[in-house]
Amino acid sequence: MAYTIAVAGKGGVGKTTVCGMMIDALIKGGKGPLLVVDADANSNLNEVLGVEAGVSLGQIREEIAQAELRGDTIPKSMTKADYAEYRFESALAEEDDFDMLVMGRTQGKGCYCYVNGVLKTLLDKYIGAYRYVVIDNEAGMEHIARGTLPHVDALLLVSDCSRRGVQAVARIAEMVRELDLKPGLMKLIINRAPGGVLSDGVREEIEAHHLELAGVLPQDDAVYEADCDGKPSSKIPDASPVKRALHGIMQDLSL
Ligand SMILES: Nc1ncnc2c1ncn2[C@@H]1O[C@H](COP(=O)(O)OP(=O)(O)OP(=O)(O)O)[C@@H](O)[C@H]1O
Repeated sequence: MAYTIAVAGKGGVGKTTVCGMMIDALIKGGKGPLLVVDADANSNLNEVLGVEAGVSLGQIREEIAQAELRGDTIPKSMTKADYAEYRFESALAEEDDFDMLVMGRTQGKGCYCYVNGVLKTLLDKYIGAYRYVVIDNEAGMEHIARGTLPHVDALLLVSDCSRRGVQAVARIAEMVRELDLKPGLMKLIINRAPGGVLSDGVREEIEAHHLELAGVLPQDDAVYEADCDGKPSSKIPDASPVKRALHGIMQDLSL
């Protein structure tokens, strides 16, 4: 069974960047085969990893729904279910170092239920082929909360270095506890800390919410520069402070 790492946090805290750098480290550590799931509708994990965006499950769902309305497109030789399965399987993009699934957004009035169901079927079918699965989640963690994933071994909550950021991530932690999701481990990563140092206030907030701190990542100009140059931030040099700090955290977590 693959070891599943889910990364979550509110928008803008650097969760996708952290996810991308973690994937880069797993690849370099020879930890493949690796499945990457972009489950955040607002995310740009493909850009952080430096690959083209593939077609998303949400897009395929929409195409099939539209084709049904028009009464065409589904080949006569196939049932709708077979066609849907074939199309969804084609959404699994095979990159050089990992495979990637993009959930995408749901359009119109659609909810995620159907796409979640498809993802669950695909994961159940293929998860055994991977050593690691890394999932970039949206803040509400709908895909986890709805039981799309068979299980989560490590849930890494990412927060910026502020009291309010920690309060926001504590609400996600509370939801995880209420839903009884039982990840093997749930830990907090503080990102973009000036100089990699936590203020006393933030430390107090972490303790007050009984969050377990995995480590602190510094604000790093290399990430900013990669962003400005349109380069994948997961590929900044391994010697950069944020990557060194992340590698330390991963080592502590035995990843
Ligand atoms: N350690 C860091 N040092 C400097 N800049 C960072 C760092 N981490 C992230 N950033 C920058 O912060 C911004 C937000 O990062 P990112 O897109 O990864 O956040 P996110 O939490 O995934 O947001 P969203 O949920 O909206 O996709 C980006 O411009 C990114 O380059």
